[in-house]
Amino acid sequence: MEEIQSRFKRICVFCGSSSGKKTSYQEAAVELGKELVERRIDLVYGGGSVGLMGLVSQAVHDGGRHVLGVIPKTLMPREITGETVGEVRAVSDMHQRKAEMARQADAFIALPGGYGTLEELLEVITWAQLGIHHKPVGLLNVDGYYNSLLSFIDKAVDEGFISPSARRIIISAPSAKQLVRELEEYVPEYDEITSKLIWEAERLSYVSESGVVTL
Ligand SMILES: C/C(=C\CNc1ncnc2c1ncn2[C@@H]1O[C@H](COP(=O)(O)O)[C@@H](O)[C@H]1O)CO
Repeated sequence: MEEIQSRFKRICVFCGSSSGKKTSYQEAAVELGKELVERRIDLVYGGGSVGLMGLVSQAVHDGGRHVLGVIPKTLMPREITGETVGEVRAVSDMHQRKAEMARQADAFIALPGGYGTLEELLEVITWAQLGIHHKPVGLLNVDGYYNSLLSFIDKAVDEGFISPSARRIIISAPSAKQLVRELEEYVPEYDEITSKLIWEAERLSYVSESGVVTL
């Protein structure tokens, strides 16, 4: 397999702790894992082997890339999350997990998933809107799974609740190859208001152990 050098060192993947009913969802998780391997990109994710999370992490691990699973202590028992491949980082709660996953990643991708995936995805979109980070956010819209969410977001733009520039934060594509290519080309927009905001990184817990803000 030909290896391509990416601008990303590590991508955070949000995805279902279930596998979904269509095999295309499971195939997309494996395809995304292989795409990361091909581009020599490491993975950070929510840890464990359940659902699509297990498929994407196994594919990245099998391809020889580093896998970092960030798990809150309460979710660590194997009967809840299953066995994690690669490195496991235990954190105290769900908030710390999201901050740690975001800090470790150069970009974000959401595969199909449920409430947990949506919550993680919308949070990194909101952080981008507020200028907390400028990392690309991708939606892998497998078999149109996210069409209704994208339609809803377009309605929110039409109704004046989301600005057109904030709408452009979300990069969506139907295949992993196309999505990663588009994320590689993404140029963040800086609007006047967010570029004036100075975030207290410590209060938002994005400070690494060394005290350096790395988001
Ligand atoms: C209690 C349930 C599953 C526990 N297993 C999980 N293990 C690890 N990470 C999880 C788990 N459940 C949710 N997550 C995080 O949310 C995303 C998936 O949530 P979804 O609701 O399945 O979309 C995933 O990215 C993880 O970070 C039963 O749910």
